[in-house]
Amino acid sequence: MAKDETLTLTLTESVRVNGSPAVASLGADGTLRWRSEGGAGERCVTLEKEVLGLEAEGRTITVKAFGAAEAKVVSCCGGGGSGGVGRARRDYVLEMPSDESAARWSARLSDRINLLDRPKRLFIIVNPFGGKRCGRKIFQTEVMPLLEAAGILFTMQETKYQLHAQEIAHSLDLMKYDGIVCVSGDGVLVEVVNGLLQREDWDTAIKVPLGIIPAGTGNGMAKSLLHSVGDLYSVPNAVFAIIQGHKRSLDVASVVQGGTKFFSVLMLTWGLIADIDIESEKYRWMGSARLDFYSLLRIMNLRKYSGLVQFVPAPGYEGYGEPIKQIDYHKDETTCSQEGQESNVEAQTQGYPGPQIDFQTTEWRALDGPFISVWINNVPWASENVMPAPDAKFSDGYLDAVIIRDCPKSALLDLMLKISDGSYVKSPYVTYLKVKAFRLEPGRRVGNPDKGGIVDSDGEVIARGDRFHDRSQHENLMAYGPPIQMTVDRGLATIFSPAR
Ligand SMILES: Nc1ncnc2c1ncn2[C@@H]1O[C@H](COP(=O)(O)OP(=O)(O)OP(=O)(O)O)[C@@H](O)[C@H]1O
Repeated sequence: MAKDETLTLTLTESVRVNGSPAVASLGADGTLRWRSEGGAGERCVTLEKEVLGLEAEGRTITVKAFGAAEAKVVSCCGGGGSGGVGRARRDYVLEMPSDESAARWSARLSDRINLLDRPKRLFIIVNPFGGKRCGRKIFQTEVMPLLEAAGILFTMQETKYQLHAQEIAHSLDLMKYDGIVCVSGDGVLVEVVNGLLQREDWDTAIKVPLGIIPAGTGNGMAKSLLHSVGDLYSVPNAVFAIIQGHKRSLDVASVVQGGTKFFSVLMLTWGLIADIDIESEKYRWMGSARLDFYSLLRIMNLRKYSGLVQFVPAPGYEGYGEPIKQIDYHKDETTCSQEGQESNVEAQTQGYPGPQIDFQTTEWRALDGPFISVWINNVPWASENVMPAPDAKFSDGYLDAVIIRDCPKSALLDLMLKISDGSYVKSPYVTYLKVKAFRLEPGRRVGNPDKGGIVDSDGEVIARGDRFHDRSQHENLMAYGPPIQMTVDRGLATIFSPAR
């Protein structure tokens, strides 16, 4: 009988499970059930949703499970894993009555797991300095044991300096791995995307599945992935999602100014949020209170910035802003070079050129300042408790723009309190739209033209408008003032994602 046919047959056997006599069956749906002879209820685990791996030795088969704290009673079988509840590691040791039945069961269980297309070899990048500097510990105590139980081979490398992850992704022999996993914040993941897209073989390299295990300050991608399926946000759940091997496509945004380009998978922000994110760094000693404290300070002393935003609206959002004439690209590029603002990144001669969109024939629209905040998002969550873009989708080919132009301070305070569940976007002071492309011309602070703002992409400052920083552009990737353009390539990257 062909292997595929045998998989549809149910195996039934009198065995011992964790020392107790039981009748066990392995069904065509990949569910292992057993009923103890002692009369305790029937229990089950589904291989796809709750099992990491197997270990067979002689007549003993150990099923390494990671599901609800105890194997479910059969009435909830098929309900699909533990949803929003926590999972726990648990071994079920099956003692088979004969060598022959042990071999048959072991082969059948392995065949079923092999059908699941799970990764077998992973390259893991750990940032030991991200967030609370727990990356190494998280890897050793929470990631490694689960990977080992799943029988996944891995190579681990710690990052030693900024942009190290980008270098690694740029030169890694991708044929050796089924995925690259970052144990870090979002910054390292973004570096990996950039490293892959700068390769000569970028078009195949960017298809390598990426994984993220939250170990930084900003863990927006991990939160977005887990929350999208109603899974609890936790390191073990993020690891299990990678082990299970489900993947989804992920939009990649190209952020371009003149000849300078980099790639973003999370967000770009300018104005209030960027100021809070970056300037509050000096209050790090306050711990997590620093963001609340500095948000309050910034709202009390509210800044507005002049500037211009232009966008290509997604279908259904054509009513936002005012129509504008065609954009003069030559003028923008000249602006950059005339001001002598060389980037610290060479204009790319190889690698991904960015999405091929004919902007000359595209209808752009514009919104004028002054602006309190401009926030462009690729995924719903910016960190584990900040949800700027509740409607953002991983691969819809659009960015979700959230713009606040005028807003009383009391209403702004209320908005900030509602940012953790995304409900702030319902406020009449918030303009929320989906765009295919976006251009930002960040201007000076209203009432204080000596000062500019900060443009922050995926947690890194890319342009800064302080007088001091204007003179030392080498510090930042891009210049403050000339247009910064974002365009999206739909589903360009692939990311391990928990099963729905
Ligand atoms: N060994 C290292 N020393 C200094 N910087 C590093 C090192 N490894 C990685 N980095 C840099 O740390 C930055 C942030 O990393 P990561 O994404 O892990 O955390 P984050 O949550 O985004 O930020 P952070 O926790 O630093 O606020 C990245 O820009 C990365 O280049």
